[in-house]
Amino acid sequence: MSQTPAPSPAPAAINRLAIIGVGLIGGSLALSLRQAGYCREIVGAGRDRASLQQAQSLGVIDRFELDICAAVHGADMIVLATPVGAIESVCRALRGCLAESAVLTDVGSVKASVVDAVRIGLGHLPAGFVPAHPIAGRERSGVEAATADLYEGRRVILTPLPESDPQACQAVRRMWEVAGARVEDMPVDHHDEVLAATSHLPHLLAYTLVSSLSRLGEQEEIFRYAAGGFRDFTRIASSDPVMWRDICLHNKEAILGMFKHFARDLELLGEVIDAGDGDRLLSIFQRAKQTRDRFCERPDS
Ligand SMILES: NC(=O)c1ccc[n+]([C@@H]2O[C@H](COP(=O)([O-])OP(=O)(O)OC[C@H]3O[C@@H](n4cnc5c(N)ncnc54)[C@H](O)[C@@H]3O)[C@@H](O)[C@H]2O)c1
Ligand SMILES: O=C(O)C(=O)C[C@]1(C(=O)O)C=C[C@@H](O)C=C1
Repeated sequence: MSQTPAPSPAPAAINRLAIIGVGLIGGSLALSLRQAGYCREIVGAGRDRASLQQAQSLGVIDRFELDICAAVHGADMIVLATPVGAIESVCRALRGCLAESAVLTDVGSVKASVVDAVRIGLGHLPAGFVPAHPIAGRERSGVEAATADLYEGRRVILTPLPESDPQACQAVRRMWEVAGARVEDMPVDHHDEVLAATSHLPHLLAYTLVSSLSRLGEQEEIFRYAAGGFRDFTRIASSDPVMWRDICLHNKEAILGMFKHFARDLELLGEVIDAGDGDRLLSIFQRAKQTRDRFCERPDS
C-alpha cells in the first residue's frame, strides 16, 4: 500500500541569519527563531571565541566566524546585537561586505546615535537598514542568559528611516513577530526621549543608589538589614556596566533632560517633608501608586 508522504515543512523565511554579538539579546532572538523554524542557518560573529563556542554548543547558532565579513557572507538578514558603542567599528568592518539585497537591523537601546554610527561606519545608510529595539531584557547578560521566550508578548519598536526600503521594514517586522513580539513604529528622536524616561532613568537611579550606599562607612551594617524593597528597587543595578556606559554616552541629551525633571521633583519632595506637609505627601504617593497599579494591570507590563 502506498503511503502519502508527510508534507514537507514550510521553507524557512530567512535563509541565512547573521548575528553580530551573540549575547542575551542576539542569542534570545536566535533561539526563538530557531524554535519557530524560521531560519535555515544561523551564523554568529563576535570577538570572543570562547563565548561563540558556548553559543554553538548551546544550540543558539549553527556556526561562527571571528571575521565579521565572513559571517555576513550570503546572509539575507544581519542583526547587530553588540553594545551600542561597538556599532560604528562593527560597521566599519562590514564596509564593502554587505550584499545590496541584505537586510540590516540592530537591537540597540538608543536609536539616533546608532543611525549615526551605521552611517559613519558603512560610509552611507543602506536602504536595507531598519533600526529596531526590543523592549525586553533582563539584568543578566551573555549567551548563557538567552532564552527562546524573552520576546513573547513584548514590544519591539522599529524606527524606520526615510532611506529604509519598505520590504526590509516588513522583513524585520515579520522576524520579530515570529519571535513573539508586538511590533510598533516610532520616530527615532521620540524613541530616545521615551526610553530615557522609562528605561534609562530607572537604571541610572538604581546604579546611583547602590553606588552611593556602597560608599557609606556603615555599609556592612546597612546591607545586613536590606530586604525586599532594596532588592526590587535595585535588581537592574546588576545589569551589564558596559551596556549602560554606552547608553549614557549615546543618549546624553535625553537622559540629562530626564535628570533635570526628576531632580526638581526630588527637591520638591524634600521641601514637602521639611515642611511636614502630610497632605501633600499623601497626594504625591497616591498619584504614584495609582499610576504604577494601572501599569501593572496592563497585560504587557
Ligand atoms: N540587556 C537588555 O536588557 C537589553 C534590552 C534591549 C536591548 N538591548 C541592547 O542589546 C544590545 C546587546 O545587549 P545584551 O544584553 O545582549 O549584551 P551581551 O553582553 O549579553 O551581548 C553582547 C555581545 O556583543 C559582543 N561584543 C561586544 N563588543 C563587540 C564587538 N566590538 N564586536 C563584536 N562583538 C562584540 C559580546 O562579546 C557579547 O557576545 C545592546 O546594544 C543593548 O543596548 C539590551
Ligand atoms: O528587564 C530588564 O532587566 C531590563 O533592563 C530591560 C530593559 C528595560 O526594561 O529597561 C532594559 C534596556 C532595554 O533597552 C530594554 C529593556
